[in-house]
Amino acid sequence: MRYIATGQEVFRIDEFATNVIGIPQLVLMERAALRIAEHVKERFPAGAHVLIVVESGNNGGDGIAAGRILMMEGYDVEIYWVDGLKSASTGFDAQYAIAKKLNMKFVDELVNAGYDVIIDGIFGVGLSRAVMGRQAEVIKALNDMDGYKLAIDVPSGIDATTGFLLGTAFHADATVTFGLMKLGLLMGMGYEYAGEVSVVDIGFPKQAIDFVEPRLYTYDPKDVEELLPHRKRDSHKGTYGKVGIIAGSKNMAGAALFSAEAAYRMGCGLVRVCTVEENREIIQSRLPEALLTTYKEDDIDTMRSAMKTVMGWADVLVLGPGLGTGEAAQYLVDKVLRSFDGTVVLDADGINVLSEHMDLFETMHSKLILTPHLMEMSRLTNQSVTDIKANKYDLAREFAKRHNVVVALKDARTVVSDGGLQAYINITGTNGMATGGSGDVLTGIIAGLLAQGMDRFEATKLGVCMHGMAGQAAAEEKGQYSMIAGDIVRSIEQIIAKEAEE
Ligand SMILES: NC(=O)C1=CN([C@@H]2O[C@H](COP(=O)(O)OP(=O)(O)OC[C@H]3O[C@@H](n4cnc5c(N)ncnc54)[C@H](O)[C@@H]3O)[C@@H](O)[C@H]2O)[C@@H](O)CC1
Ligand SMILES: [K+]
Repeated sequence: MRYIATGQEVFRIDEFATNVIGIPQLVLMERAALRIAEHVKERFPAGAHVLIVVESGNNGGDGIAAGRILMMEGYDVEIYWVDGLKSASTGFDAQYAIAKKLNMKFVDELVNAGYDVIIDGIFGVGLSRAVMGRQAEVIKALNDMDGYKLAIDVPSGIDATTGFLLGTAFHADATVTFGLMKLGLLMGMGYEYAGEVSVVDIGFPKQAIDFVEPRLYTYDPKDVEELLPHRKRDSHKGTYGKVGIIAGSKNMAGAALFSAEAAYRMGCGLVRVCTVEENREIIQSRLPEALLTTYKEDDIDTMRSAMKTVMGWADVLVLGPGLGTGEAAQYLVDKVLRSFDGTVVLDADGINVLSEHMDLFETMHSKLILTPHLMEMSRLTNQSVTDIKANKYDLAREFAKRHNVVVALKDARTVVSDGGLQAYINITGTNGMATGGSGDVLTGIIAGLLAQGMDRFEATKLGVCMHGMAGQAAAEEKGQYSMIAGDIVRSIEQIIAKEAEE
């Protein structure tokens, strides 16, 4: 698990480290500068022509200090100070004074002098408003120059919390960011402008990070091994739980298939698909491993008896994919949520039905996991997609808390909340996953984990993470354009580490 910090959180961590613990600011700055210099040294030999562009804040102080280190190691360093701020930070002043005494080369004009490396030390996490005037002109000129572009901490012009472009921003090939990953480097334009991001340690003590307790965290692929439910030698199919999948309507068998196969691939013991009679043949021929219960949409008795069977049998249910929103779907959602007291992963049409019957939250017995995408969240909350996008963390948390559910709000960066202060933000996945059926696969993955005994919140977070990893594996094989949901299902086996098997 690792934290993803907002700009404000980083600021508070800095403050705690320097003011409360007493680590001198210049010590942190020197370590930051060393890491920047290392990044350059790993890629360019001594003698390379390096331009460092700075403003008078601490980000600029890091820049000058990095320039000093590189100069001492034989690099041809020039510094351009934009000098557009009313006052300079003490860190910057100190670095500037040292640079002057060492006769470092400051250039008066920004010219395209064939630099090998261009380092951006204009603004870091201190950026608080749109970049304009002189600084904006400089950033634009730098973006037009050739050379390897490296941003210190955050590309200038990117909001470290939201990833929004504030006016204009430095378009980096790489960003070396200090202490913790910043949320704004993962989202929106920040993700595009940051290039390849490396998070480097500069000595923020653990106490400072624990004190601030950042709100968001994520899993890395290496966490997956540890988090996966371990399999015992002495086991049988009942050990790994039973997943019921209530999904698919006429001509919509795929949703049930993707979800069912994903649950099996995640390692659950048995899957029963509960769907319309018309889907019988395709399910049996495509996934003979699944048990099957069918009903007729125009015959309530068959639906009632199918629900009785699946609810009496399953440990965990998936409800909604490809279900439609007509009377039959409304009956099924109402029936299941009122009677089934296990965990239900509610997705797609299931969510759409629920958003028309919000009173169900008062009477339901199921423990719910909701996996809405932005449009579905908009229906659930009556808020615009734009507002939801800008406020994902707060909205997911509020909703989860109010209704006592777990929410996975799906987006390029899915957020998972159980209503508690800390939420999970997902960083796996690829845009190739924006393909029909991809969400159905996620429901099956989560249900498969639940069936093996994981708790609601844990299963949802790990499921979202692994879904993204499977998507990446599928994209590697088939390409972003051509990959389809079936490829994601087929990639699950690749990402379940052998180590998870005892
Ligand atoms: N505080 C610490 O403990 C450390 C900070 N470090 C560096 O310090 C950076 C943060 O430094 P600062 O807080 O000095 O801020 P920055 O250097 O990011 O920005 C400088 C100043 O610009 C002003 N400003 C903000 N937006 C502006 C705009 N649009 N137009 C014009 N002026 C604007 C603000 O007054 C801000 O303080 C980090 O990103 C990192 O690079 C590192 O030295 C490591 C240690
Ligand atoms: K910067």
